[in-house]
Amino acid sequence: MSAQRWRDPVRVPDVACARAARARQARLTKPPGSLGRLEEVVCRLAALQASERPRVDAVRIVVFAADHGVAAQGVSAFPQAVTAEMVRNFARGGAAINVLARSLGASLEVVNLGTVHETGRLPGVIDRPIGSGTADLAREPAMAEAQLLEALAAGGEAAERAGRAEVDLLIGGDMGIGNTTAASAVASALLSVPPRYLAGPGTGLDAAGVRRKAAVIEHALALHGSALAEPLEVLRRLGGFEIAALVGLYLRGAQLGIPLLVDGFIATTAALVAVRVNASAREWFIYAHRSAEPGHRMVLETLQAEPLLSLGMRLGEASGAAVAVPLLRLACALHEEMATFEEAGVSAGPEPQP
Ligand SMILES: O=C(O)c1ccc[n+]([C@@H]2O[C@H](COP(=O)([O-])O)[C@@H](O)[C@H]2O)c1
Ligand SMILES: Cc1cc2nc[nH]c2cc1C
Repeated sequence: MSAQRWRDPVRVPDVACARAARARQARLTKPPGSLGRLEEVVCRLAALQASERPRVDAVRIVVFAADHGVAAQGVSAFPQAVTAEMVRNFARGGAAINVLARSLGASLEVVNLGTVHETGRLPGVIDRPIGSGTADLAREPAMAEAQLLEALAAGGEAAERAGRAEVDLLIGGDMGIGNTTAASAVASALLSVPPRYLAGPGTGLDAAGVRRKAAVIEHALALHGSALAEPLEVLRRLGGFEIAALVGLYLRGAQLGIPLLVDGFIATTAALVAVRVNASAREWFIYAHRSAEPGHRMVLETLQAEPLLSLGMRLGEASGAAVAVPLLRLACALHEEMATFEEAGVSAGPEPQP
């Protein structure tokens, strides 16, 4: 498999800008550290944007949609037709991510990588067909090698479009009935953790449904066995087109030096694959939220990631990341606009302790 380009070095964040941003934070009229994670995240953005005064004005959201053969195993609370129906909903502007993108003034791209049910040509949807959904990962590899490379490339192309648009922040999202099964299988293989610790309700399975889903993944892991030794092979056998596209988006985004805000369980599993393929990519990820999907906790822990928000969201579509954008904007506004001790004539430095 010719995957070398994904291992090419990523851009090196600018530590001097992070240092300058930290020094500015220390001069702002507040006790040092009192803005907590907001200080930390703005200093990271400073390094990633190579600017002492980072901003989150131009935001690009890309939602990758695709179907999953494993849906045939009854692993979702919803029918497979919903993937194509939601692509139509995205095109009409009625999905959660449409509302969030409009509210944020963010540009939204929807990339359809292949659904079982036809959508026809839809305005505002980029058709990048790789197949009519993946094969059933519980019976055979989800993707052929060529399909994996195409899906990675589709994500890379989206990062390149974002780079040309000079966005300040790039967000990837997913839509695909059955994709929590695929993501749980990928995470299970990469973490060497039994599926019962990672599989969750997804769109709303009950406890018996979650047990069946874990058993399907268990069966898949046994079937693919020792072939699951390498991260891109894990992705090919157990992943999905949209998960692979997210991996491509993240790796190309990191190579181009675009700050990446990571969404929920599926997106974070893609980030984990990206880090296993190219370790330095991790520097480009900011984690937006902790999904209610139970497997997310373990994937975040493995990445030593502490997300900004925990709102019990489990929608996908990049929605959790979109909700975190105002927080990043506020962090940048505080950094930019607060007066320094010197400017405001406020006494700096702690009182000597008795
Ligand atoms: O992002 C998450 O954390 C998340 C958690 C649960 C479900 N989802 C979304 O729900 C769909 C997959 O759920 P399921 O039950 O069909 O595997 C897919 O479209 C995901 O975007 C997303
Ligand atoms: C309605 C619906 C919307 C979604 N958006 C992302 N995943 C989804 C799953 C369902 C079922």
